[in-house]
Amino acid sequence: MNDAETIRYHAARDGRPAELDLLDQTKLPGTLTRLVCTDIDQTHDAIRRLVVRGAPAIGIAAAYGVTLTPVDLSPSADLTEAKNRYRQSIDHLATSRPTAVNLFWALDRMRALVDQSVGSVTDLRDQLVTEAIRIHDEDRQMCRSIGANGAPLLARCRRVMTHCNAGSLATSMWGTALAPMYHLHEAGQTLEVFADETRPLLQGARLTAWELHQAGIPVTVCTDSMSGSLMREGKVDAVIVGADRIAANGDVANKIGTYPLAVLARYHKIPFYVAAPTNTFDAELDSGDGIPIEQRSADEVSYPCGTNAPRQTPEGVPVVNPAFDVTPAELVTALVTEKGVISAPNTEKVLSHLRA
Ligand SMILES: CSC[C@@H](O)[C@@H](O)C(=O)COP(=O)(O)O
Repeated sequence: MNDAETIRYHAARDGRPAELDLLDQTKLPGTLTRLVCTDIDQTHDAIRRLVVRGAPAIGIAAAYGVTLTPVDLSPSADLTEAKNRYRQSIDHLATSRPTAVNLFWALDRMRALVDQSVGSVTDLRDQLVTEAIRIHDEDRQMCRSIGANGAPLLARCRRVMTHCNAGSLATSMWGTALAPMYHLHEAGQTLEVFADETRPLLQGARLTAWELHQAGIPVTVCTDSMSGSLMREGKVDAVIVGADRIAANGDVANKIGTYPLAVLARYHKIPFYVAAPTNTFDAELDSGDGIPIEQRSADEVSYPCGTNAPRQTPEGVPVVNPAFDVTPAELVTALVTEKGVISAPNTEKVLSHLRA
């Protein structure tokens, strides 16, 4: 068994409850440890605290989380009561994080099953488990396809830059932004990667650097503020990032710091790519202006080494900590999905890509 697998699920068996078994990403890179959730509150907390994080992984974890709802499975069990319990769990998990639309997409799939179910409570529970496994399996396929579709865009690059972590830790395997790098690596072409450290929670320095290093892909960490000079020195051939939500016009919400990177890439005439599955698109939003941006605790900025270490901002000085920003579509060279590539995205192209 691979200890670094982001998400595992152990079905209920022999009187033991089902388990959602997560690689604890808050402990990486120092410690490889897992956190096992057996109820909804633990799952909600794991998503909120970023034990599991990254848009696709949040959706997969939440789908499995729904199956942890305690319901009466006896032959006389009341289906209506079970449905209400499942709906309460879905509603609660939907409050864990606001920006990644994959969370709501996955929960909507689970809710549809609850709404349609007419059999026994055991049938419904089994259908929910099957659906969560299907969401997980589909993600593996999406990662592979994004890798194949994005690889030609990076094939002539020697050095690429990425931000946050949009790799295997954020998905079921390979990731989105990192998938083309894994694809090329498997085909014998290895790119050098600059991983932006990604303040304040360091997903680039801690997670992207860790997983690429494990995979044998050369990776160098730079602080977020170094990106511009590296570009100016000609050391970056392309930038590729993931996304948490993409509006119908192609505006992209991703980890805070993505927007300035896109501005820098445009100034230096470097292509800026965004890789994401189609379930990261929110066709109901005309533009990125409507994307809810998660505001996280000021402590994440004031105590970069945790609240046991000294405070790094003066007491009494306010701190802002938006977890995401929005990059306007006009700065995006191309969007890469499991279906293909949308160059110079706009509403017409995005909607026809989603319909195809
Ligand atoms: C394939 S993951 C894409 C995005 O979810 C990723 O780039 C990102 O911003 C993750 O933010 P996080 O706060 O770590 O969940």
